[in-house]
Amino acid sequence: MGAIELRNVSFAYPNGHTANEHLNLEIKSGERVAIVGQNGAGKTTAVKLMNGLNKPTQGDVLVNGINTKEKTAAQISAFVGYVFQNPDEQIFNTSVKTEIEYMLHYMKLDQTEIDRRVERAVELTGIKRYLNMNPYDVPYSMRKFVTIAVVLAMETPYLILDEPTAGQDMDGIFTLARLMDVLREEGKSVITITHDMEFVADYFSRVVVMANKRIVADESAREIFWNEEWITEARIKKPQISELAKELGIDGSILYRNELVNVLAFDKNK
Ligand SMILES: Nc1ncnc2c1ncn2[C@@H]1O[C@H](COP(=O)(O)OP(=O)(O)OP(=O)(O)O)[C@@H](O)[C@H]1O
Repeated sequence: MGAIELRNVSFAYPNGHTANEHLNLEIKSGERVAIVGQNGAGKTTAVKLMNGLNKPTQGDVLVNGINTKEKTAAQISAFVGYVFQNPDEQIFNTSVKTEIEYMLHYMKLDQTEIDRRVERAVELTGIKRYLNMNPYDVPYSMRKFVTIAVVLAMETPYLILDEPTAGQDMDGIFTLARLMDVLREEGKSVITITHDMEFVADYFSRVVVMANKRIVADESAREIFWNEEWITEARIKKPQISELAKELGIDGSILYRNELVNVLAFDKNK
């Protein structure tokens, strides 16, 4: 079984700014991990280390045993797909279909395989009706799904989503949840950077917290959201249900609505 491993990794940008310090992390294939933390904590820099866009200035990043320093970003991207935070930074073709097909042609796949992958990616992301449109004419929330489809079609064992819920309504979030479930069934990993703590609580059991260039915690969602020290250090919010439970002075590390309802119903019946 493969893994992405960060071994004592630090990274400084060419201007000398150090964005990551001494990161140690292992994400096994099939795992689903959320990365959270304040703006500028170094989350995007860290995931770009995972897909070879950034190379460590210290330490090593291994993807399924391959050291990213020994490969180009294009070679590593065959294993680790990365969906940019801003879709407009990723899109460069004039139709959704050609955008999704571009990398598949680069990978020299035959047309039957390309058609199969496009159909699957389009179905999973719900963008069929936009297929022949210019990506820039697609509404912003769906444009994000265009870029997700591009990376899904590459069928990498690891998929990184940078802020996937930004600008999404409930339908968009359900589409994301469904596609993450399909990837889990296929044994693929999803690594997500997000500021959306409801999304974290609902769909991620493992949460990595970053603050000031470092990883400060790597625990279950429940451990993270009920640890005031990590919450304060990383300046993250609790999910609303946890916040409410805390304000009501309820013990029990509440994370979900049904847990709060059960406690309140029990108290009422006492
Ligand atoms: N190309 C760059 N050159 C120099 N510094 C950079 C560059 N890109 C990012 N930084 C800096 O590195 C630090 C970490 O940035 P990064 O984007 O990794 O943070 P982040 O945790 O993903 O933040 P956000 O939640 O706002 O996306 C920030 O101080 C940022 O300004």
